[in-house]
Amino acid sequence: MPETILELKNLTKRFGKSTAVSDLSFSIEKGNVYGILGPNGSGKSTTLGMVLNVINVTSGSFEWFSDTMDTHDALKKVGAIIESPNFYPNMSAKDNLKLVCKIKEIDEGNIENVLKTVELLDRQHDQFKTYSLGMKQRLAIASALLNNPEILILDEPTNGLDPKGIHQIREIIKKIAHNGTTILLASHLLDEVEKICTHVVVIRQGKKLYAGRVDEMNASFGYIEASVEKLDNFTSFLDRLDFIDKFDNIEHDQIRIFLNKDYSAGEFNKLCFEKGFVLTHLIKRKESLEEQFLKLTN
Ligand SMILES: Nc1ncnc2c1ncn2[C@@H]1O[C@H](COP(=O)(O)OP(=O)(O)OP(=O)(O)O)[C@@H](O)[C@H]1O
Repeated sequence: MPETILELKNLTKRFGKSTAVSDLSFSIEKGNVYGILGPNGSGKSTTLGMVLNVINVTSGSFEWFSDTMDTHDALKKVGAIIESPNFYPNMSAKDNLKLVCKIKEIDEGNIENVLKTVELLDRQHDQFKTYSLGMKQRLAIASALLNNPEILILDEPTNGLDPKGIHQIREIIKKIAHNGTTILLASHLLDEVEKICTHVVVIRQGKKLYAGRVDEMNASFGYIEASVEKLDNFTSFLDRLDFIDKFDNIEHDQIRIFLNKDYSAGEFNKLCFEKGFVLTHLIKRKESLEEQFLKLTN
């Protein structure tokens, strides 16, 4: 049985008349890396805020660790970064982390370990103000890891970073996940979710459009692009085929046919020819994750 870390049940948040999160349900199982993927303003931060008890829920509920403890205790097992990192500029990274330990009443014994995880051990004595944006973000991750959380929650972890900084953060997140920490991150970047996450919840305007494995999101049967000399009878012929989900006209004589099961271009060509349709163009393609994401969010 997978161990459930967090379950959202019809979670809803309204700000006045506008609904930021609407009837959102999904579960987070131990050991996976989840991405909440959606465009700006789709309700990702609001969702994280609710489960972290910093935003009041309008309706619905959430349950940490299968309701085995109250939210206050549960959140002690959660590491989260939902705002931009805030540390004392004149203090070293290490001293900043020591202070976090004092405030949160956690043992200082983990400091070296977390600095190593985020690759800041050699810069631990430097003042925070000398850090690059990427290093600041890595220190924030280190800080969130101090209490050995069961789950690490990150809101747009690579926002504002340069390509090298983005790569470093992504590698560190993968390393943390590899060591067994469950991860939940919010991102508007499809490639980020594709690169880091095992599972994805796609949301738009606060509503869930898809939840499942990232690799299964990519498992569509693809589509065939075909042209025939005379379109007229061809579309009514397509209408009768059970392996076709739908089709659309992309150019005057070119049709894009979405498949609902595995069907090869060769088989399709043969069938068309037998029915008297000579194809002048035929190609089978698979939709990229990006195309599917755009289709979902459009
Ligand atoms: N305190 C608030 N008062 C009123 N409206 C709010 C408040 N916080 C968020 N919203 C609205 O709720 C919706 C969802 O915002 P949210 O920040 O959760 O989205 P997001 O997906 O995290 O986007 P972004 O990546 O831009 O932060 C938006 O329309 C936003 O304007």
